[in-house]
Amino acid sequence: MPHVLLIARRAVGHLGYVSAVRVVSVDGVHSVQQWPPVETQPPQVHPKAPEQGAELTSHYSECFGCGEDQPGGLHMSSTIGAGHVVHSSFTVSAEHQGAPGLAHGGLLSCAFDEALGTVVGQLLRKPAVTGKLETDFRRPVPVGSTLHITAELDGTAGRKVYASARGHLGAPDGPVAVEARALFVVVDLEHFTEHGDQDALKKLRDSAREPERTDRWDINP
Ligand SMILES: CCCCCCCCCCCCCC(=O)SCCNC(=O)CCNC(=O)[C@H](O)C(C)(C)COP(=O)(O)OP(=O)(O)OC[C@H]1O[C@@H](n2cnc3c(N)ncnc32)[C@H](O)[C@@H]1OP(=O)(O)O
Repeated sequence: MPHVLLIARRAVGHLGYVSAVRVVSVDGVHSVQQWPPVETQPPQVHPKAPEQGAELTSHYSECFGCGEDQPGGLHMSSTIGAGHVVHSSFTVSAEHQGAPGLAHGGLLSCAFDEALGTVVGQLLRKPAVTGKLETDFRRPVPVGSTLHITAELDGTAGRKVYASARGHLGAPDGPVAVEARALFVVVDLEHFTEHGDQDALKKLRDSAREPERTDRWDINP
């Protein structure tokens, strides 16, 4: 029996926003999951967030998801959409294979981590890291195909930010191949200075000083 997926969204009075119910039927067995899993507030888009239609530059040139200095990376490109949405796309290359000619599942999860992290980081302009990422693989994704991912902010609860995304195969309105949901947790900048590599952070700081790149990591709320 085919998979059936239904996502319903309803307003919750003054609390406002999301209580999405996801009903999944696989071979006649139904399970109902609430998404986000806790009560949330509507996301507050930062006043300095890029405007609808803005094409985003890489936040870090060595990022596996979007960096131009990662030869085997995803080279994902992203554009701000309407509301709380970012549209991203990448083309699956031979470096991304798992089974012959098909994208590796972990690689696809990585692409969704990137797309979801982008909608969180760019619209909220707060440093946040992935706490949990859940992926549903609905169709194989062949090498050479382009995955069009629409990622959306679903709500916030204190430091917790919930976001979800759908990946369409071949075209923005193509069949859904992959879906994902994630929890991001807002962190202090010390998260990166304490745990990251100092030389890499210096490189990022230096590139942020280049006039054409000053938008890259201005993430102070
Ligand atoms: C201009 C800006 C542009 C920026 C663009 C950016 C693009 C980026 C694109 C790249 C994107 C790539 C992005 C990447 O790849 S980020 C890299 C992958 N992620 C990490 O490395 C994160 C590693 N984990 C940690 O550092 C810590 O565990 C964090 C920081 C996540 C939480 O540790 P912390 O000690 O700080 O906080 P807490 O433990 O009190 O938790 C806080 C709350 O969260 C809830 N919780 C936590 N975990 C889970 C869980 N698994 N399921 C359910 N809930 C969970 C927890 O219950 C609590 O809830 P509550 O008790 O308050 O209710």
